[in-house]
Amino acid sequence: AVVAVVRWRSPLEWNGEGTTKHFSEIFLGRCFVYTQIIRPELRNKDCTQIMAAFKGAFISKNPCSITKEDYQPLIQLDTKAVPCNKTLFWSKSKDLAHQYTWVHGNIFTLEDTLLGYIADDLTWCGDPSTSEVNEQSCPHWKKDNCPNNAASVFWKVVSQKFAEAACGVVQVMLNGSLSEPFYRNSTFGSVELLNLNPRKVHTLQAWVMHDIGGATSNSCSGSSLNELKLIAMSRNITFVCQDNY
Ligand SMILES: Nc1nc2c(c(=O)[nH]1)N1CN2[C@@H]2O[C@H](COP(=O)(O)OP(=O)(O)OC[C@H]3O[C@@H]1[C@H](O)[C@@H]3O)[C@@H](O)[C@H]2O
Repeated sequence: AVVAVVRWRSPLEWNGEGTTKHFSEIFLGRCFVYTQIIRPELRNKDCTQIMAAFKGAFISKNPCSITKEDYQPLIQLDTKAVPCNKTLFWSKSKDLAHQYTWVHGNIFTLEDTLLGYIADDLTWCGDPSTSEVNEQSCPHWKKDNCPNNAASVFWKVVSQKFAEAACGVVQVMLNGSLSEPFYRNSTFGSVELLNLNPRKVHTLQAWVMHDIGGATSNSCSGSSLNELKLIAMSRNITFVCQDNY
């Protein structure tokens, strides 16, 4: 008889990094920096309540079956929308996008909103057996076949909301040093682009940036950007592309 060796997985042994150490202190610290210093008009926001709603989405729950609904109480608390014509999406160009908004000031990525600012670069997950975050490990979306983990669902939810709130001319920074600067199943391609409201957004402007010293090519005339153009046009959104804006 074949003996099936079933390795009992302790809930604390996933293939991904564990929750960021000092998660609660970082969360609260960033929340206060954002609401008291960066956006003082939000000084009345209750950071303790925001963190409780954030944790309520995943604490003591199966870390691979988090849903968009789990994050709704949190989303209700983040009401500030970005002004029209001031939204910047990005894909595989995070650092340059944030350098640009940091220098330029009057244009905003998701990181420049409250929830994006607080959660950026953090890892978090829980476990049904405890009311604490799991610092040992968190499910890896691929290695643990766990697409519905707390962080991936969070970014999908806030990315969708960010896109739905966008209006006027919106920008996306893409990486021209990749063979496919635009790809459909990126978060930009699968969530944000499809959740732009054509009644509010009339133009999508793509800035295709190439590595300095790397091979410059006019990616705007390539098939990848043409695919983006066709999707935008099919959604009644005018498409403009600029290489190395
Ligand atoms: N810290 C942030 N992470 C993410 C943001 C974001 O704004 N901040 N995301 C997604 N995201 C997570 O980044 C990787 C893919 O990036 P990457 O492959 O580089 O690009 P994506 O298009 O998938 O995502 C970037 C796009 O979605 C929002 C942001 O407003 C940008 O317009 C994937 O795990 C996403 O869940």
